[in-house]
Amino acid sequence: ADLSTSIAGVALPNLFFNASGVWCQHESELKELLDSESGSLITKSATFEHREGNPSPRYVPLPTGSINSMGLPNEGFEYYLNYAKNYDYTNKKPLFVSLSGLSLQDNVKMVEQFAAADLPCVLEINFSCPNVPGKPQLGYDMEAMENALKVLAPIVKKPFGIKLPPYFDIAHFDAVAAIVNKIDNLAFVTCVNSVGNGLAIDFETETAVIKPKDGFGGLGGAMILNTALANVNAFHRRLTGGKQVIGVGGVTSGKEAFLHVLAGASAVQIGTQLKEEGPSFFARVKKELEEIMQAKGYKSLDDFRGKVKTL
Ligand SMILES: O=C(O)c1[nH]c(=O)[nH]c(=O)c1Cl
Repeated sequence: ADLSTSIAGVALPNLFFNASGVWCQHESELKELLDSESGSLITKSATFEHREGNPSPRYVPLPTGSINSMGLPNEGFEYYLNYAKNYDYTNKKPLFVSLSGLSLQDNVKMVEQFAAADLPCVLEINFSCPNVPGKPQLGYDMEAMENALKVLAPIVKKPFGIKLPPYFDIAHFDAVAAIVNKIDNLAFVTCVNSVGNGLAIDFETETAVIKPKDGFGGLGGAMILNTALANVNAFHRRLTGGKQVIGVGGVTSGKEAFLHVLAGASAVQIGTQLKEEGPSFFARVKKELEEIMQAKGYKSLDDFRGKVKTL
């Protein structure tokens, strides 16, 4: 079975890569992704300055997924720009870079420097970090999101994508898709970021399990699969002009990856399961998806992408 795909016109040998934020803050982690069976890799969302992030414990695995309030810890924009400048673009895995400015001005500064470097990597601008105290996420402010896109898209020039939070209302799917469809070089949306501001409490200790924000943090993993599938399919149904959806949320095996493609995903990112199982997960999930496609008689992802049936 052929697991290859392309995003924003860039070829990926297979549809899998990490979700920004997981296994990608330092170049040592990125090297492990490069050496894994992933089809690509994306860097931790960068802010203009280096950030320590929130106090630990700030990520905790749960029986049905995970909760995190990392607080955007990252090495700072320059580190990732240099990584992208030194990346070996002749190797088969394309590089994605994630930016998450704390202000529109910061996003403009970072995108300007990226555009000036004119590198073959693909930008994914994060509109959905739920964990910076005092910073409501852009993805839930439609006017601010449209304004940001109108400012940033012309600076990026090349095809790029945005990381969106999960939406839970049909009117929001309609509103966000209408905004996205207006931006010509907005080539893909990545759905979904963590389900914001959940709360995990330990029964024995009667205590929240993460330290930041009174224990409030983004939910990931198996528990968000059905929300992720809905967002992937909602945008797959609504986007025009060949715009694509990257699916992320709840992929713990080939089966959920298959469902994400069936819902409309052109590529699939892995967060919680990568964090828990490590980069060897990519070899497992590839094999499992190949076996599923074999069993169902599908030869390529195009054979079933977006073909979820309804009753
Ligand atoms: O707290 C984080 O660093 C974080 N955590 C998430 O679950 N999603 C994000 O986009 C970010 Cl930026």
